[in-house]
Amino acid sequence: MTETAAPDVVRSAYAQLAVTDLAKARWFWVDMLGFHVQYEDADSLYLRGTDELTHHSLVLRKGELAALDHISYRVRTPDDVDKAEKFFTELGGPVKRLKKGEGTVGVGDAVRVVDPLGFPVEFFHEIERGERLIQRYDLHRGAQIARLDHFNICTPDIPAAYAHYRSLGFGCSETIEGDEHELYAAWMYRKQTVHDVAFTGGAGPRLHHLGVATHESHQVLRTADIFGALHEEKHIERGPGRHGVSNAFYVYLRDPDGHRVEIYTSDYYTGDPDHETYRWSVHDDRRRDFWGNAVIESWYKEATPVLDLDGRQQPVSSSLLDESAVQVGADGLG
Ligand SMILES: O=S(=O)(O)c1ccc(O)c(O)c1
Ligand SMILES: [Ca+2]
Ligand SMILES: [Fe+2]
Repeated sequence: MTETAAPDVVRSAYAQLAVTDLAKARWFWVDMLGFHVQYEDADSLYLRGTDELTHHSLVLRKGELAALDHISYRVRTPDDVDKAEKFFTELGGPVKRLKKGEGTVGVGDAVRVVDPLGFPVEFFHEIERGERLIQRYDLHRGAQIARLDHFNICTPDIPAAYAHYRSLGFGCSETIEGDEHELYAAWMYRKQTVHDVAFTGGAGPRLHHLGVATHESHQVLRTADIFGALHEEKHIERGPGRHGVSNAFYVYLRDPDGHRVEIYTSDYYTGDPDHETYRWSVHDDRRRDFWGNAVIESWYKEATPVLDLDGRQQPVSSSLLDESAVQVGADGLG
């Protein structure tokens, strides 16, 4: 625990992914999913959903290795960037302050760290605005993505991940627990919905998926139909379906580099100060798919490597608990 007060995190704000083929990535994320291009140059694309008023929620940049460059949280005030710098300096990991213009296009003063879980994370306040697209229905295309909703990260030690994000003031909306209350997964939030970040047990640090929100479940179904219609169904990994945890309607897709994205809609409000955590048993077949449909093994096992602040791939350590090994019908494994 640090003595310094935690920065006041508002929400999960954007992810920067390295992609090996920018044109193929553009086809997937812009043409198929309908992300709006806020800015692009020869090496990168800055994208946002139709509800997002800030410059971007996803940056795709050309890279040798398909990897997570960093995830990024918006903090409430410029002072919170200073607080984040002090908070993570006290934790002892790498910390890099970036002046406006030194980091991501559109973002002002920021701090990037490698957190105790091994993830590259940025905290910023200042970001440029974009045109209000909420009612530019003429520009709503493909999956009609509204906004980034959450990061899901693979980490071997879920209790450690839970403790770290609690120290950053995140609430916990739901968990998956064993018979002795061992923690298999947790969903944690700062904005008043189910999660800004969630943890999947597994070798880590790795990025499991980005969760992006649409307004309606028919847009989730339409996304699957569009990929099917174009004979691109190989990009559909899991679902459509109804989650137990979060109650959201979902489909998981893999982009041309294998980065996983979840199209997600209709979770619930968590904003009251005494909001209670809803706890699922790892033996409940409905927890991951409310209708008991099996979770394909790749969903548990495959994830995106992450980079350190110098762009080198972070080594991973294996998981302490393996949910997919639990004899649970819904997983259809074992
Ligand atoms: O599969 S789960 O119901 O546990 C689930 C719930 C919410 C999510 O965002 C998710 O990716 C997975
Ligand atoms: Ca498939
Ligand atoms: Fe998710």
